[in-house]
Amino acid sequence: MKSIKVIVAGPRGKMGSEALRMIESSETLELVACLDRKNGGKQVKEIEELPNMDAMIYEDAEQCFSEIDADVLVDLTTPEYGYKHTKLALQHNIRPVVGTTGFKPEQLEELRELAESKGLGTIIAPNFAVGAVLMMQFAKWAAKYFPDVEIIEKHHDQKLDAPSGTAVKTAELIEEVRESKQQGHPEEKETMQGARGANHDGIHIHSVRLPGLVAHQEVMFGSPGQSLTIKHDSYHRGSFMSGVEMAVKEVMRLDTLVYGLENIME
Ligand SMILES: NC(=O)c1ccc[n+]([C@@H]2O[C@H](COP(=O)([O-])OP(=O)(O)OC[C@H]3O[C@@H](n4cnc5c(N)ncnc54)[C@H](O)[C@@H]3O)[C@@H](O)[C@H]2O)c1
Ligand SMILES: O=C(O)C1=N[C@H](C(=O)O)CCC1
Repeated sequence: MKSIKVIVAGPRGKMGSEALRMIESSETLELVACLDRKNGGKQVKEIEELPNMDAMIYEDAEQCFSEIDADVLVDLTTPEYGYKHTKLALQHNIRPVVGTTGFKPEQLEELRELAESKGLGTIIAPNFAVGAVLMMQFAKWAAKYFPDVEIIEKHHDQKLDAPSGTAVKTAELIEEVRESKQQGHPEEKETMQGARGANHDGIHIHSVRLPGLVAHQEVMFGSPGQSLTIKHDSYHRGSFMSGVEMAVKEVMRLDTLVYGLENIME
């Protein structure tokens, strides 16, 4: 029975359109509305590239969340609007499941406090692909034994944020088990700005953007005489959808914010 009522923000996007198809075939999730930048007042089924579904499209988030009886907001938009939608959804007692990446640490903290004060489940997951979550967990484990590590993330060239949410989350997980360390030669100098990538607690993160890519990451560890590379590839956005469905179901059981799908995986 379709028992969880869902609003999707960003329905015409690469992830949002995939999420609509997932909801259409789900036995539990029901699409009750969409939040888009255009097509306000139309039904989803009137939009050529979208599935044949009966759900109203809204352009105004406040109006959408006030008029629609929904359990969960799935946000797959941009860092700026993803944050605004998540905050507004919580204020309207709608539980957010957020795939949108690029939130600042202070925004995450503010949303955590709001979710807690409302007692509402919230899931913010930089990567919904189960393989990517395992890759991050394996990297955290490996970092205990290999403190020298660099992250290379590769995405399609339409991506707005760099480094990726997955790379940031990977570095944060590694930071939990690795003593703070600046890597490379203490006197190393970039003769071209950015050559060593971004730096999170001494972990260098390199972002590649190319057409044809979807979402890929390698975590490279090195120690004298050996290296270890942990790698994950998403070749299709369908790879994220079982994670989105799992998150929508699990967020109904939570009363606080969790950051990362690993928190709801057994
Ligand atoms: N967590 C994950 O597993 C995962 C996987 C892929 C992408 N992402 C993230 O999801 C987000 C979307 O990615 P994408 O590849 O689908 O991007 P996209 O550009 O294809 O889609 C974004 C959509 O959001 C819409 N949008 C922008 N502002 C809006 C607003 N104010 N109201 C409603 N809709 C609005 C755009 O019109 C667009 O259709 C990005 O932040 C990306 O990093 C996360
Ligand atoms: O396509 C994107 O954009 C993706 N973003 C996420 C990130 O920033 O880590 C996850 C994978 C795809």
